[in-house]
Amino acid sequence: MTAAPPAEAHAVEVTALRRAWGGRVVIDGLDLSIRRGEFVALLGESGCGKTTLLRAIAGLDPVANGRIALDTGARPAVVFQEPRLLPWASLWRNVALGLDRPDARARAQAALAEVGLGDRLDDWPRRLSGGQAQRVALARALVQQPTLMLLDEPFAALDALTRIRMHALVRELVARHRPGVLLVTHDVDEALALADRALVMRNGRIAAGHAITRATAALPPLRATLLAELGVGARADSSAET
Ligand SMILES: Nc1ncnc2c1ncn2[C@@H]1O[C@H](COP(=O)(O)OP(=O)(O)OP(=O)(O)O)[C@@H](O)[C@H]1O
Repeated sequence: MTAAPPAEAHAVEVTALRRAWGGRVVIDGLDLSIRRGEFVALLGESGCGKTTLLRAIAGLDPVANGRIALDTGARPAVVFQEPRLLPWASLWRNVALGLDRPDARARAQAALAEVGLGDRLDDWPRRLSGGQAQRVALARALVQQPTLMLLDEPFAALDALTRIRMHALVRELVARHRPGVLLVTHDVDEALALADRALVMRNGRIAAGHAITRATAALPPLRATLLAELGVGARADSSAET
């Protein structure tokens, strides 16, 4: 697909973003930037505003305050927890949705091949396993050749083995196409397995950020730090006493 862009290009820059629901401020002056080719995981306790942020960047909700600058102006590709496939459309048509061009089928086939479903073009969503359906959702995102991919807990509903396979696939796809990635996840280990940087969201902002190296010795202390920042370390300690 597209050639790798210069490493310094920003996939998205979010500046002073603010978002309230019914008078309750959920995002409060948040700044965030993601470079192309950079994989960023966003952690934070339930209800802290991760999905609200992702939907704002995706352009799914209007933004009244702050600025969201996408490098090409193109809409990011989004993958949700559920695959959201159209049941009445074949797999290739699901993937090609929104591609208004004569080679749509060929492009959908190439994207399906990349997720290991190149021989299932004319098959139907109802005949897929959960993992396969999520692969189609990934193909639907890839076919847009996005410079930014937004992943909202895309592996949370999968069994552990399928999740590990999907991790390997996503790492491979991101390494090949080098979009910027924002992954919302509850799973610290998933963040450590996939991302270059882990961010913790709290009180409507990015409260902490950590670069992730794959050096084996660095991962356990970073895992402990992230759990403590998420307030889980303290709870785990106190429950261990009971
Ligand atoms: N459409 C909506 N209308 C009103 N309030 C909303 C709406 N969407 C989200 N909220 C509120 O905004 C806050 C943040 O929600 P959000 O879904 O962004 O959190 P989250 O960090 O993604 O949570 P989780 O990890 O549980 O998915 C919550 O208090 C939620 O109730």
